[in-house]
Amino acid sequence: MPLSRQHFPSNFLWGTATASFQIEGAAHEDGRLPSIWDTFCAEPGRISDGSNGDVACDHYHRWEQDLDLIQSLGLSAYRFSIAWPRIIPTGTGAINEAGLDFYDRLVDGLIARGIQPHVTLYHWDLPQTLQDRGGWENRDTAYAFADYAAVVAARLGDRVKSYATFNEPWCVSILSNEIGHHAPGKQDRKAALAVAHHLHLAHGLALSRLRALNLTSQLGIVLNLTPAYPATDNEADRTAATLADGKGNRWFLDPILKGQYPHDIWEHYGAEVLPNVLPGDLELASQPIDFLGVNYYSRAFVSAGGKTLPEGTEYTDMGWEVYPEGLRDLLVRLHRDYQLPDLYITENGAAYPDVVSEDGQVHDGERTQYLQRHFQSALDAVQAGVPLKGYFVWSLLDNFEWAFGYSKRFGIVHVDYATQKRTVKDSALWLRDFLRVPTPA
Ligand SMILES: OC[C@@H]1[C@@H](O)[C@H](O)[C@@H](O)c2nc(CNc3ccccc3)cn21
Repeated sequence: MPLSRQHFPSNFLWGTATASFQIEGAAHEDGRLPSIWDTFCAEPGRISDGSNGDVACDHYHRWEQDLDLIQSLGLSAYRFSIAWPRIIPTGTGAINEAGLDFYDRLVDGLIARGIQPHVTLYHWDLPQTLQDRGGWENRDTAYAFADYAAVVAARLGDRVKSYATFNEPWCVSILSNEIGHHAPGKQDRKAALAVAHHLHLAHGLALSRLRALNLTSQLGIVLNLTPAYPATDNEADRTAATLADGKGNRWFLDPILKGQYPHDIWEHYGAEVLPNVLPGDLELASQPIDFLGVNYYSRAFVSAGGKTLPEGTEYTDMGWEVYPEGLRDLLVRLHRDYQLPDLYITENGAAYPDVVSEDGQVHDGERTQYLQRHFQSALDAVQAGVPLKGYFVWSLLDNFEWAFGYSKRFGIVHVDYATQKRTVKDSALWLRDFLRVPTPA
């Protein structure tokens, strides 16, 4: 019997996901002020196609049509992020009611369609005014975030099924401040580790504020986790893989789930670049969470000697290896090494160079295969006893893919940016059929 949702627990949650800056557009509407990504897009050379988020998928004006699409596919959950620059446009102080109103309507629209709202409070669009004051390098920003989080949750309440504080602290800290590919585009390891610590602190501060609201919503965080595989069994490769796992995964998992930074990586970094951890910070950061969101896309194949993957390896349009087994391995490892709350795969998906064919359809067979294989891997993890409770496909729509602009398409729905026409791709039609439970005769 081909893989179907009936192989999964009957209450397994199936959803799709987006993020505010990537889909909303309306960058200068209803009181929104610039984020660090608006600034980053305006810096020549930062975005491969020179684009920005001014219009994106125009979701700010087309959200009802987009929610209808989610409903038409039979998905029961939608993960989306709130734009801080719409809610408190200068980062601290005055609340922009029009911004809150938009998400209020969105949440009610989801509920009216029988779709669970799942909110990410921060998916990278920091108000520029806070960056002007040091951004996440400044410990004060953690407190500003907690205030912002409380404003959102006070308005949306427990209509929202879950609140995640952050999407991918690794991206916000390392990718954005050490590697420099994302906003604000710094290349400074000390800065990046200070950012990471302030995100961990902010997560804890916000959790305390949200808990105080006595919501029934689940509270958690979303981490991008990449299992590291040594290219060979030699010591150099195994050591390199352990280092990659420590820097990419454990530096973020351990403060949240164990209340400490991993000792091996703390020593590896050295005193020059280590963050200033104040008493109580890690106790705040490691407060119990109701769920951990895991964003999985691929594995890291780690070679100290420059060994590469073999001929015939499959890659997505991002150049990421297609490696579904890595999802099961990752989840089983998490279950072995950590005291876990409920797990959700909060992002999994693939970019392919999709085109609308002459028949008006998008025949994205590779994406369907990618999803099928990762669903199977998720099922393997469930059957291995991992407390995996749901899966969100990244992404509902083709959208602004950060430094790649609109050149990479992750959607299960195609967007023609010239006309804003949505076209449901074959992968979405497959997903709809996968989700359909046959009605008893
Ligand atoms: O790149 C696809 C998505 C992106 O559109 C989402 O906004 C973001 O949450 C997201 N995270 C990853 C995995 N982490 C990552 C690794 C390297 C570069 C960028 C993201 C992939 N994606």
